Amino acid sequence: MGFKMGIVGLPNVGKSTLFNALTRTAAAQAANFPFCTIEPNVGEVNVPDARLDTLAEIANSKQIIPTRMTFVDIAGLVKGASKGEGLGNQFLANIREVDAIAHVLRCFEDGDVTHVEGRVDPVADAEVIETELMLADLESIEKRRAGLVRKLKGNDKDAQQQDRLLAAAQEVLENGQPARVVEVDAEDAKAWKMLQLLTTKPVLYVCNVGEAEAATGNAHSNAVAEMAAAQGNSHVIISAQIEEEISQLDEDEAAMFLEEMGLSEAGLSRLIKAGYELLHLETYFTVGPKEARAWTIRTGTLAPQAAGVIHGDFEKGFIRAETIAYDDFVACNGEQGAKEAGKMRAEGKGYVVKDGDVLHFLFNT
Ligand SMILES: Nc1ncnc2c1ncn2[C@@H]1O[C@H](COP(=O)(O)OP(=O)(O)OP(=O)(O)O)[C@@H](O)[C@H]1O
Ligand SMILES: [Mg+2]
Repeated sequence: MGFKMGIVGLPNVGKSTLFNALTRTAAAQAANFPFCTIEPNVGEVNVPDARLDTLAEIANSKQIIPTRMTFVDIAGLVKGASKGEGLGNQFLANIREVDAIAHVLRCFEDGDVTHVEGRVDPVADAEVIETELMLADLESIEKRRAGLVRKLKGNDKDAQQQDRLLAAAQEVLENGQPARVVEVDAEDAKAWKMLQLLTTKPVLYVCNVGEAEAATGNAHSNAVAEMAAAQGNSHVIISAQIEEEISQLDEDEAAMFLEEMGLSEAGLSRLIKAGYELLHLETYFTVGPKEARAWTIRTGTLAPQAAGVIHGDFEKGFIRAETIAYDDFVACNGEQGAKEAGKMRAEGKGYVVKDGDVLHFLFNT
């Protein structure tokens, strides 16, 4: 499946520092000058989920395999990017390919780190980026609508649908609003998504605060929180620099460090979980003596399609899913206990898988 979050923001706000911390690699160079990231860097991260460890312990599983999510470190965007300024359009194309945007905002004061606009104002920064994305959308809409003219004359149904959706997006964008405010019917949902408009991607604001403010936030992150709430978007508070330091420690050291900083959980875990929620993703589990494993599905996925995440044959030959809710699995101390307590259900093709379900698929090949 591979759900992708793009890390987006102005130059030098801490995107690569965050990406490095996330992927624990030095693949993305972090350095104190604008535009040090030229190619987008792609990294896979484990999605932290304490339930998986609990299941593995109960079932005595030899191996624990978390589910994963992809992050892409995208080069800094500047004012005028939609017109080719800075590193320009190429990076807008990178954003087109992601499922959601983690928008990093500089909320730390540090005279040694250059800010491209010469001041720390995350709300204004967010507007600069959003404006560029809106301009880029407008431009691509105009091009696409011009390209549809001939097909429209030929009464092509798909072209009519596309043009109608593009026109709706154009209208809100021309009024200075992102395309995500357009309300789309269920029957248009697929075509709408295929348009890949930048301002329809869900946004998570990442407030990158100074080391001392990681637990509390600061005035800048408060301002972002207010803006995000007004937009119906979410935000997380993180110090990318601390996260990078933590990512180099072993597990025990990291736990001690977090406690000293007054943090209950690494910021990265919070970020990954928030991204997972933003994408409307859920987790189901397969559990046995060999391995306990987490799998990602979209909210509302039916059992056969959930099986298809493991293997196409599971979906094609799907018969039923033996299902135990996570809480029942734990309360009954495993599969055998759940069976005896009558907590294992046989679910068919129409079953909507629930977050935390422990599943065992039966299928024909
Ligand atoms: N929370 C923080 N507090 C202080 N300094 C930070 C923090 N986060 C990042 N920095 C510093 O800011 C500088 C820029 O970071 P980084 O290279 O990650 O930015 P970037 O957004 O990837 O830039 P570019 O768009 O040029 O690729 C680095 O020197 C980094 O150490
Ligand atoms: Mg960078």
